[in-house]
Amino acid sequence: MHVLFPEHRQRTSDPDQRREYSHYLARQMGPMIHALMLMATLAYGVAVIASMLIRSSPVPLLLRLTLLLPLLLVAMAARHVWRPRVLSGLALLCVLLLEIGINLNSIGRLPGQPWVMPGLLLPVASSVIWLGRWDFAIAMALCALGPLPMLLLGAASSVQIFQYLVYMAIAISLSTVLRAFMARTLFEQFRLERQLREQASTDGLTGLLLRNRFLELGRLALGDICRQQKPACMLYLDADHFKQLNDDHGHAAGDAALVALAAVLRSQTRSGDLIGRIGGEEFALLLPGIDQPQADQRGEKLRLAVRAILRPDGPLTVSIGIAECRDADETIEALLARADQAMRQAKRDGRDRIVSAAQPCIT
Ligand SMILES: Nc1nc2c(ncn2[C@@H]2O[C@H](COP(=O)(O)OP(=O)(O)OP(=O)(O)O)[C@@H](O)[C@H]2O)c(=O)[nH]1
Repeated sequence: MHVLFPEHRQRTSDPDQRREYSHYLARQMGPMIHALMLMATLAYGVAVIASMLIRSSPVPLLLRLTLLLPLLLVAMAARHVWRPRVLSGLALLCVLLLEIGINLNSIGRLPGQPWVMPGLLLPVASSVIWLGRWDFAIAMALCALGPLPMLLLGAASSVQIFQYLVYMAIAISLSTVLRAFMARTLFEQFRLERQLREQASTDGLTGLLLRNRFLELGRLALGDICRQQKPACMLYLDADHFKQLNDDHGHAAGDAALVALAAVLRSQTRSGDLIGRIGGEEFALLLPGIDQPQADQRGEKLRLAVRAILRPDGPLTVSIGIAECRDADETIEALLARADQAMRQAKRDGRDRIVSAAQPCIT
């Protein structure tokens, strides 16, 4: 089980990653599933018309061709769907419709048909097997069981049923092996892409968001806060006399202080807060749902917590600027700039303190 479904072992521990992976698969496989559905619909139409050349069927041609409409609708719907569950549901529905068609066409025992028509199922059924273990199991079960009514009601000989079983056993074993190796490759690709994205948006030293990513996420968060008409505050922190620490005790001591500072920031944040490393020894926190007095309290708690970090020459201190967003039109950049200005004022006032920004003029 572990060998055949390697991604299962790696995914189960992190539900977010699992959700992200199934969306990734749906994005990667969506266009292929749509194309295979269209091809299967076309192949079904061709098979029905071609079967007329072999022998007339007791089921009217129009009734057999009617299935083309739902098949086409399902294929068209798949083009606009990116949700993994819906996508695999549509693909399995397509397999089911094809099976109805195959069984309808087999009424009247058309010679040779039992070996040809089930072949229509395989492309669409095999297209969903990458999506998940259950999609795989259902698709294989549909492939194996779907054509059985045609064989049993059509009074196939025991030799024909034996041939069918061998044919299905080979098809399902092959799909299982292919799925195992493809799933491993797809998961590895997904993992590497995710790792690259994370590396590009987080700071290697502190693990905090880099400036661009902080602004990007902050912009989205600020939009949500404005829509809900809630307050929000930006804190801008800058470590004091950091150059002196580097110059006197080396960059390793400076790096250790930055890591400790980031750990304090993380320990003081609540769910929904955003923390970013904006520059060398500058950090920003976006606190949604927090007004100015509450932000002043949070800032003061932070300032005191940072003082517990000891550098070789004394406690590490920070200057903090706080800006509250009261204007729904204020951008994340403007809010950050006001918090930065307030932080500079804190530096001018003697450092190791908090200064609140003036409100912007609302015209
Ligand atoms: N060790 C280390 N130092 C860094 C890093 N990034 C920036 N710095 C240093 O941080 C120092 C910032 O110095 P300044 O901008 O002069 O500020 P400061 O010495 O803290 O003085 P004030 O901000 O006015 O209190 C510079 O010496 C940078 O080299 C880093 O990742 N690691």
